[in-house]
Amino acid sequence: MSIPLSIKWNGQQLTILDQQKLPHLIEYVTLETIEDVYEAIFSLKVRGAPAIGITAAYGLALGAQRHETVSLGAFQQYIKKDVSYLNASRPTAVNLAWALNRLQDKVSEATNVEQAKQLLLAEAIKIHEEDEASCRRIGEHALTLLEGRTKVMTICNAGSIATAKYGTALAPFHLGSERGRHFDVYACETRPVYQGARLTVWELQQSNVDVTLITDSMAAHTIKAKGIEAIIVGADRIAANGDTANKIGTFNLALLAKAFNIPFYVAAPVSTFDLEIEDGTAIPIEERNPEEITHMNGRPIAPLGTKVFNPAFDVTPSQLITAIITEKGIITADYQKNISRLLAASIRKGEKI
Ligand SMILES: CSC[C@H]1O[C@H](OP(=O)(O)O)[C@H](O)[C@@H]1O
Repeated sequence: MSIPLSIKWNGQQLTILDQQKLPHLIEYVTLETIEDVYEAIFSLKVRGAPAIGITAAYGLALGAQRHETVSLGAFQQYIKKDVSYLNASRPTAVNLAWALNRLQDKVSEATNVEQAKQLLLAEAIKIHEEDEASCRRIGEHALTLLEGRTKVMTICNAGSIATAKYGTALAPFHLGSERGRHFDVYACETRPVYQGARLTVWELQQSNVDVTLITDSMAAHTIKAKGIEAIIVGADRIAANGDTANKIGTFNLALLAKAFNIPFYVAAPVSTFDLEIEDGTAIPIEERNPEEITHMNGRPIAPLGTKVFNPAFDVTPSQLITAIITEKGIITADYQKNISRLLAASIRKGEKI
């Protein structure tokens, strides 16, 4: 049994697991430049909100190494430009902007360029390490909520390879397997990029977790026929009122959970909260290449020139969410009040959020 990792920093080099090649090829690629990092995020070689943030942080630190100026002011301008560049790689996961802003803030603590470069890398490593600890805590909290429930459905891949380790929605299954706790996980294939079929099935099999693959359209029938007891998903951005953006198809599952009266859990680190926005209507929804839908393995499956709508995410209203599981605890409605209360308590303790 081994919990797969998608991001490795060996002190000099950043390597990522090329998630576009999974499950048939396990290939790590080295990202040497900020451009390499941008392309890896844009093309989903690395994907998953926390993993995108961690990789972008290393990308900013790598890019900074190449800025040859002794002027701190000029360096800060270079970093500002690099932050905008990396932020443009994908719009929905707030973890990307959160990580880049955290590094940019560190630069203002430096008194010279060399120190600034060291601070950037040190902060990227900290974000990487913190995320692994956060995901483990999310898994612990999720295990308490799933007590007595075995059959659980999920969508996309909110797993170890979407984070530093363990994952968010999949964290309880990895931890459960380590402890001999049996789960029967039903993974939606997650068209059009198939993160469920290609990534979640593969990842859970590495941990000897019992996983069954279904098509997205089978969700309602499976909940009924198999007696699904809970649904747990990841998140890309959570608004101040708890409205949650996640992979397209998540909203469908939340509606089904309501209809079948089973709990619908969102699992995410607090770096996924975006208190700048009141509700889900302000969350930018990435629209991707139409050929993700019209083609399969490069061959057209729809008439050429077919009109396509390809949103990569949807927004689940907080009213449909039973609880949001974070590393700092479990949040239930009233989300507006309880999210700000939880974050305020963390800030009082001097924790980075
Ligand atoms: C813990 S991963 C969060 C989130 O990111 C995934 O999207 P993508 O595969 O497009 O990066 C999916 O929405 C996961 O739930």
